[in-house]
Amino acid sequence: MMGGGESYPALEASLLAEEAAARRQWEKTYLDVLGVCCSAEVALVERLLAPLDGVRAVAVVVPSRTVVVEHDPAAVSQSRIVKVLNGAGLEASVRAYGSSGFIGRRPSPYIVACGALLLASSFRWLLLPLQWLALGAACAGAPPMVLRGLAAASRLALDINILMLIAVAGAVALKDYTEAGVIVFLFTTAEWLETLACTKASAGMSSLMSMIPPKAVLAETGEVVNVRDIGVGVVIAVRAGEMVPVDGVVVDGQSEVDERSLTGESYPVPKQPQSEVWAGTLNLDGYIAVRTMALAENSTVAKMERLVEEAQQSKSKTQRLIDSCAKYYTPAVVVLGAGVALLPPLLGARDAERWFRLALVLLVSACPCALVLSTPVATFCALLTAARMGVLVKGGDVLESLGEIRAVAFDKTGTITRGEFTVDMFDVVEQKVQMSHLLYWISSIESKSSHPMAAALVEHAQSKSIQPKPECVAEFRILPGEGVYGEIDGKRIYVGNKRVLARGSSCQTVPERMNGLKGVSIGYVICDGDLVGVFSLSDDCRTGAAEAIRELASMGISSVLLTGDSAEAAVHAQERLGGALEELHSELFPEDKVRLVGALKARAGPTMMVGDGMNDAPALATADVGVSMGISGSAAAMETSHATLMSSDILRVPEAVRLGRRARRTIAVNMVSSVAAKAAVLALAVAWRPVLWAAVLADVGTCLLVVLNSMLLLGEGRRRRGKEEACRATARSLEMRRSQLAAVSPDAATKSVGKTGGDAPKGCHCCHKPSRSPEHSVAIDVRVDEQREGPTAATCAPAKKVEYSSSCVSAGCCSP
Ligand SMILES: Nc1ncnc2c1ncn2[C@@H]1O[C@H](COP(=O)(O)OP(=O)(O)OP(=O)(O)O)[C@@H](O)[C@H]1O
Ligand SMILES: [Mg+2]
Ligand SMILES: [Zn+2]
Repeated sequence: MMGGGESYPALEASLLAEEAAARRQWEKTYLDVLGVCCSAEVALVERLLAPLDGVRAVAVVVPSRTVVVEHDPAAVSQSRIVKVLNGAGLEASVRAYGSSGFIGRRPSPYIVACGALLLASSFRWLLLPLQWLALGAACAGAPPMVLRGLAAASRLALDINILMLIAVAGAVALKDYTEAGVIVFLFTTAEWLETLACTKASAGMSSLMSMIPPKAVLAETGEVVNVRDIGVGVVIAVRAGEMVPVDGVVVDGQSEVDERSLTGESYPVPKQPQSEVWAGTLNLDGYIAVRTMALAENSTVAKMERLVEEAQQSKSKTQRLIDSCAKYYTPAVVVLGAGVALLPPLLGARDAERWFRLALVLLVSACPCALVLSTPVATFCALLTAARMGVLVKGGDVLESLGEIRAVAFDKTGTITRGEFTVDMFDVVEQKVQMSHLLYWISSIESKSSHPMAAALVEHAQSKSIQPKPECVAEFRILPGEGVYGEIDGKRIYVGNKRVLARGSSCQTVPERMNGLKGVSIGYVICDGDLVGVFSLSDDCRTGAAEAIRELASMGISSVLLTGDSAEAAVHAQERLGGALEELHSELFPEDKVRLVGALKARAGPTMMVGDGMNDAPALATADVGVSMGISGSAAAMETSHATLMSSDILRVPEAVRLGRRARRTIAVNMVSSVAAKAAVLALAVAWRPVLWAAVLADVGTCLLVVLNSMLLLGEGRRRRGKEEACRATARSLEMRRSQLAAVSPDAATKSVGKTGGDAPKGCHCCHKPSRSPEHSVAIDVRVDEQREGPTAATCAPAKKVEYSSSCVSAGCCSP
């Protein structure tokens, strides 16, 4: 096309087209399309919409019967798209912003008419002409089937509608009008029921998609603007009870924010100036001004939406297998059906009608609808459940791999531990430099690093009234697995573990008192080849880490630790976990982690790697399933990983594996039962007699069963929440006590029952017993959960109630 001989007018035209494309404003429209019943219609929808001028992309989500069209509203309007789809009988309607999907919950008039006529025809034993009403029933219910069938036939495709119409025509040809009516009625009713069942799944999906409010308020002027028009660095106002519209940093005000929509965990996270807030989270109780950090379309929740959407479209291994078979399968069945109907009579078989019926049964049974649905619906429901519990899984493939995991490798810092270091000791060696100089150098250099240790060191300096000056650092380098290097005030400074000691200094003797230290990470400061400072940092294990590892073990999954930190720190973590880990590997470089994950894969089988992305992104990519921690974790990790824990609750790891296993089982059950039902009907037809309506019932019935069975996956995770519920009643009385105390003396309230995000008192709040596990005392905090029904209620003042953390319940001191 772009050969040298291209004439100027053609070039001009293509340039014009390009220019027009650049001027376009792309917009996404979500449509509920009830006529999408199985993958067969996907190609039809694409063929109908893709040629329209102004349509850039079409995506069909079969399980929720959603079609997402990216189009230029100026060139092709929403109503035009709807009209095109409805022209093919697809029953499309535009989904209103934030609405939960299907409006058509009542059966269509076609179904009602079909059913009524069929019922009336059953009185034909009273009056013979009534039998014609059955034919009427078939005609009354058929129009949507005919429209869709015609649309499919026009592109030479064979779909379920055509198969059913052939069966109906066959029954009419055999003068069996009741059978014809019953087939139409069964088919249309089952489709309607399926739609109803899908409503729930679809509601879940749109609740995920409509979390961002469409408007935002500018802090300076109070002007209400469209979220899409807000740039980066604009300050917006978010009042109590409102959703945060764009990702940003708090610049003014204080509040507590519920991040459940992102993390799956509903407890308020305190926010003050400098805190990050995310679009789609709910501002509970204070006014905050937020400086935006991203465009609305690049906010975390928008990315999450896109991922879930893509995940539904990306096909899993099983699904691809089925699809590739379906291509050869349908034509083969048609040929076989024709053969069964025609060959025996031609060869002189007596019972031609029986063979004809048998051929019809074969055709109907051949519809792979249930088999084709068995994977995507289950995958969809499982992905949705995962997203709701705060685990973002990138696709069906990952979900299937999750169910196969045999080993898990955990990163230490920021994964098993909180990644919130405290400085236990910070000293100048032999008075070589002044403490204030040392603090100034280190904090300035470390303020350029994003390692969790760096933050602790900067904070330590600030607590000694020394402010870091990153602009004074001349050269800065990160030494992976070792530490950092920087030049400041003409001094060449290394900060890091004992590897930098070997690198930067001639003397390698470690101060005596550093040897006896247990369970801490030791750091060294080298200035111009001389050891001038030492420090030690400690970090606590995350709540639930031990429990998560034990749970994995109970599922037959072994856990290992991979850390860049020292062996002592690794052993200390193992002690805190009660020896739950099977192997410890310490002092690793990033490439060592990759190698060890590879070895684990070879030895134990499918392997998961859980990390925070500081130095472990390559290992995450190597693992069969790489799981990154937290929305605030490194962006690289979120990109390379296969799944992301939106909260840092490590207990979600075994939960996700369990969900993966359940999804695999559900898919297997779906496939086996859909094939078995068909086999049974065929066996019945061959052995006894071909019953056409039984074949239709088996077909639509298994479709329905597959959908319902898959939807059981939506309930996963609810059990855990049930446990938390048990603690709520007690907790509520606690909240009352807190407010009573607060009325008397605010100090006493904080001290006696603890404050969210503050220091937790030792012992359990519920039962006031001393805690049973060391973890438990750390875990206890009061969680506030506001009741709301969807995003609309967010504008009302939230009603507060209190619940306990799951670890509190699982520690067993407050079970009902
Ligand atoms: N910015 C830094 N300041 C001081 N020391 C550092 C810094 N970065 C790394 N180090 C030192 O290098 C070691 C290895 O770092 P690395 O990032 O590979 O592992 P890690 O994140 O500490 O542990 P894990 O691999 O479990 O996450 C750290 O334990 C620390 O001693
Ligand atoms: Mg790390
Ligand atoms: Zn308790």
